[in-house]
Amino acid sequence: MIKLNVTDETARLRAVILGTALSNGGVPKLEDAYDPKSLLHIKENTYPKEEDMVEEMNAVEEVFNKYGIQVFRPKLINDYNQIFARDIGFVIEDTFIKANILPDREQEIEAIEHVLTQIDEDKIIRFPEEAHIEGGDVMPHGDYIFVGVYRGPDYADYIIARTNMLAVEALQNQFPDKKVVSFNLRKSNTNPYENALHLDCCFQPVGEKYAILHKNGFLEEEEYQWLVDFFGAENVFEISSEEMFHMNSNIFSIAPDVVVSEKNFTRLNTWLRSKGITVEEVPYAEISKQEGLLRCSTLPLVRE
Ligand SMILES: NC(=[NH2+])NCCC[C@H](N)C(=O)O
Repeated sequence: MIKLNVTDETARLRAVILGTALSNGGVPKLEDAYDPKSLLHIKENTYPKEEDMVEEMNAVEEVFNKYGIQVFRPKLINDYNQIFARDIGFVIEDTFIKANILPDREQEIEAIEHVLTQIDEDKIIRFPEEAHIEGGDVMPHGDYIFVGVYRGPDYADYIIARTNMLAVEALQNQFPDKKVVSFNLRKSNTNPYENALHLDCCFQPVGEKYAILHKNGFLEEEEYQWLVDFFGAENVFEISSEEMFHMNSNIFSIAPDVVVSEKNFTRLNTWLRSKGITVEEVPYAEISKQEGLLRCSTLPLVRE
C-alpha cells in the first residue's frame, strides 16, 4: 500500500506518477486543441513528435531513478494524450482528490486505476461534478493551500479555465484547518503569452523560502502582491512573459535543495544555483510546446 503524504511543493520526494508520451495521438486537429500553445504549434507545423517527447520524459525518469524515487506510469490508452499527469488528481496530506478535469481529458484518470488500488479507498475522494478543479491549479504549502481559479462570468467561454470557486469552497470544506487562498488568473484561448493555464504556469514555491512568479499571470494586482509579501520580495524570482511562455515556473522540486529544470532556462538555473540549489537539467522543450512542463507531467504521491 502507498501511504500518501504531500504538504508542500519541495519536501524530499519518495513516490510520483510520471505521465507518458507514448501513443499520444499525433497532431490534433486545430479544433481539438485545448490550449493556445498547442494551437500555435499545430498551425506552424511544429507540433512535437512522439519519439522526441518520449525521450525527454525518459530523461526525467532517469533523474528520479538516480534519487531512488518510486515512479508509477499510467496504463496506455491508444492515441490519447497522457503526458500531463499533474492535472488528473492531487494529493493533500494523506488524501487523493480525483480531479473534475476538462471532459476532453477525462479518460486519463482511468489509466491510473492500478495506482489508486494501492491507496486506502477511504482516502480517495472526488468533489461534486460542478466543482471543476485540476491539479495544476492546486498547491499545498504548509498551513495554506494556494489555488488558481478563474472567477469571470465568462468562465464557460475559456477552455483553459479549469478551476472554479465551487472547487475552492469544496477544498476549504474538506480541509477546514487549512487556509485556502485563491488567485484569479489571466486567461486567453488564443495567446499563450497572455495565458496562465494553471497556477503552476505563473507561480511555484521553490527551495526553503523562494518563489518563481510572473506578475501578468494574475488578474488582481493585490493577489499577486499578497504572494510577493508572503515570500518577501527578495526571495521572488520574477519571470518575463517570454519566460512564462517557455514555462519557467513549471520546474519540479524533488527536495528543498534539488530541482529538475529545463536545460535552456539559463537565467533561472543560474539563480537557483546561486541559492545553493542543485539543478538537474533535462531537455523538455518539445513537451513545453503543449503548454506544460515538469510540474505538469508529474503527480507527487509521497514526500517526506
Ligand atoms: N499543470 C499544468 N499546467 N498542466 C498543463 C496541461 C497542458 C495541456 N495541454 C492542457 O491544456 O490541459
